[in-house]
Amino acid sequence: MQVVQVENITKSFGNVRAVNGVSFTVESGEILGLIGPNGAGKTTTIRMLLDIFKPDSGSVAVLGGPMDESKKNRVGYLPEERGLYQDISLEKCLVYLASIKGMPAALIEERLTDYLQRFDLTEYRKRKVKDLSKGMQQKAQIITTFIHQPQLVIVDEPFSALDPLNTQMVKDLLREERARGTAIIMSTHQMNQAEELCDRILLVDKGRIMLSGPIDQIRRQFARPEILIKSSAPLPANIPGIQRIEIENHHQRAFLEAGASPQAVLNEIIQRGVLLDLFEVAQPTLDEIFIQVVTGGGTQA
Ligand SMILES: Nc1ncnc2c1ncn2[C@@H]1O[C@H](COP(=O)(O)OP(=O)(O)OP(=O)(O)O)[C@@H](O)[C@H]1O
Repeated sequence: MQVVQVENITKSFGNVRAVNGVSFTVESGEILGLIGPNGAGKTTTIRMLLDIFKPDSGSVAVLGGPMDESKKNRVGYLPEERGLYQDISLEKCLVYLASIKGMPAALIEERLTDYLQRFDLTEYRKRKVKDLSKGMQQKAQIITTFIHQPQLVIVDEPFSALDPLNTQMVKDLLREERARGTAIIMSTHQMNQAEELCDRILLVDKGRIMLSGPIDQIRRQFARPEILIKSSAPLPANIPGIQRIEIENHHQRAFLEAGASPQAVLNEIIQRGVLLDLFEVAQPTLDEIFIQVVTGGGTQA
C-alpha cells in the first residue's frame, strides 16, 4: 500500500529554491533513506509531508490524501531538533506526549512499561528529563515516535548520540516496525546505516533528486571496472582483460581493460588452475557514491 505520494513539489524561501520538483512514493513495510548534503532540502521536504509547510506547487498525499488533524495521530516524527519537556519526570513527559496522540491511559501504561524495559530506561522513569544523558533522551524520543504504533514514521538522524549497543536496539526496532508494515522515512548522513537498513534511497542535492532506487541497483550502476581477488598464490601475469594488479591489505585489486568482461576473466583464472577464496566485482560504497554525485560526477535520476 502506498502511504506517501509526493508529486513534483517545490518550495522556495525568498530566492532560495529549497525543494525543486521532487516526486517519490513510500510503501508500507519499507524504509526509504532520504540522504543528501547539508542544505539539500531534506528537512523542507519532510516538513511539507507533515503539513508544517505548504508546497508552492505540486501535491503531497499521506495515508490516502491530504494531511489532516486525525491523520497526525497515525504518524510518528523524530525531528532533527529534539523536543522533550526538560523539567518533568521521564514518565510524565512520555505519558503526556503519548496522550496527545490520542492513546488511552491504560494502553500508554502498558506500552510505556514495555518500551522503558526494552531500552533500559525503567530505573530512570521518575528522573527529570534534564538529568538524563543525551543518549537516554534520544531513546526517550524514539519511544515517543513509536508508542502509538503509527503507520508512517519519519526519523531524522535516529542514531545520533547513541552508542553501538543502543544503535543496535534502535535498528532492531526499525526492522521490526518495517516487518509490521510501517512505512519509514529515515533522513541521515550516516551512509553505512542507510546502506544497512534502507530498502531504497533518495539522494537529493540542491533541492533536486539526483539518484533514487534500491541500494543494490545503485551500487551496480556505479560499479567500476575493478575486481577484488583473494587467491592462494599471486595471480599469473598476462591474464587477458586485466590491465594491472595492485596488492592491497587483504586482497589483490585487478583493474580491467575497457570492455573486458569480469566473467571471462574469472573463467581464465580458473582455467589456469588458481584456487580462489574471493572474486568480487568492486562496487563503491554509498559514501563514495554520495561524494561522486554531490561533487558533480553523477547523473540526475
Ligand atoms: N525556514 C526557512 N527560511 C529560510 N530558508 C530556509 C528555511 N528552511 C530551510 N531554508 C533553506 O532551504 C535550504 C534547504 O534546507 P533544509 O533544511 O531543507 O536542508 P537539509 O537537507 O535538511 O539540510 P541538513 O542536512 O543540513 O539538515 C537551505 O538553503 C536552507 O537555508
